[in-house]
Amino acid sequence: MTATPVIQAKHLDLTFQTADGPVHALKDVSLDIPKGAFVSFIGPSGCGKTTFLRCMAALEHPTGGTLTVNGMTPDDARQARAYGYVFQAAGLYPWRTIGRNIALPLEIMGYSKAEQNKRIAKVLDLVELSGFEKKFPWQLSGGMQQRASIARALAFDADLLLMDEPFGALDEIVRDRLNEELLSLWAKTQKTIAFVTHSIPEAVYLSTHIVVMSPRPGRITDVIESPLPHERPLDIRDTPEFIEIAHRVREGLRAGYEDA
Ligand SMILES: Nc1ncnc2c1ncn2[C@@H]1O[C@H](COP(=O)(O)OP(=O)(O)OP(=O)(O)O)[C@@H](O)[C@H]1O
Repeated sequence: MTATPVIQAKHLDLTFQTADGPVHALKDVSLDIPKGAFVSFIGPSGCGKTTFLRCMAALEHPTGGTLTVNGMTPDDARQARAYGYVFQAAGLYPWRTIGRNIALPLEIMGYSKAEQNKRIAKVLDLVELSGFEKKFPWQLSGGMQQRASIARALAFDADLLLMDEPFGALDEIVRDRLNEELLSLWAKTQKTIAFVTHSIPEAVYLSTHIVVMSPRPGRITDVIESPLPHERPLDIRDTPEFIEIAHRVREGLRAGYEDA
């Protein structure tokens, strides 16, 4: 028996109605994301990557097809706090300390102070920010702020993490370090991760599955299952296996343009 996929999209379609006419963002998108996978979405700007992630989070509603998250509708999954969401910008409240930023969703859900503190300590440890609880966001570097926003997304301990280009604004050295840390966090927590990126090396380095999308209307042109081992030092990027997968991603991106 195969387990229910964490995300299951079948013939998903989404057209936005705008003042300038309809915008066809997603077209016939079908995809299963198995439990424990690290899935990256890569494609040109405006191809619907964020829209697809927002559909999983019930922040957008498809106009066709079906989508389930942990076997539930996205709305039910949202109610059940079935996922954590990390945005492009860290989005921390500047007047709250790092600890109080992480506590905010827990406060809203009525968690006791003791439970809040326990969870804050646990997630700060997971993102290697122990000791920074009482600092304000502006006292942290951009990379540390993004780690704090990952900690906030982990606070509910949901099995699914949705990450929309979380490291896009960071310089390459910081990004490399956060990529390594994210892989180790993924290995430690065994979460399922859906991750949007523009970077081919980032997608290949992090993922078990790479989903290549075409220009608008966003369609899936290739799903690459990575043969790389789970244990990945950064210099794996210089190996022929890595370069071959990166090449296939690039080909998939090019094919998407040619078919458009
Ligand atoms: N709320 C909305 N109303 C109207 N159009 C929208 C809305 N949200 C997204 N779009 C349009 O849908 C298309 C897909 O947008 P989306 O942000 O999902 O792309 P993306 O692949 O994530 O892009 P990027 O890589 O630049 O972040 C774009 O053409 C965008 O302008």
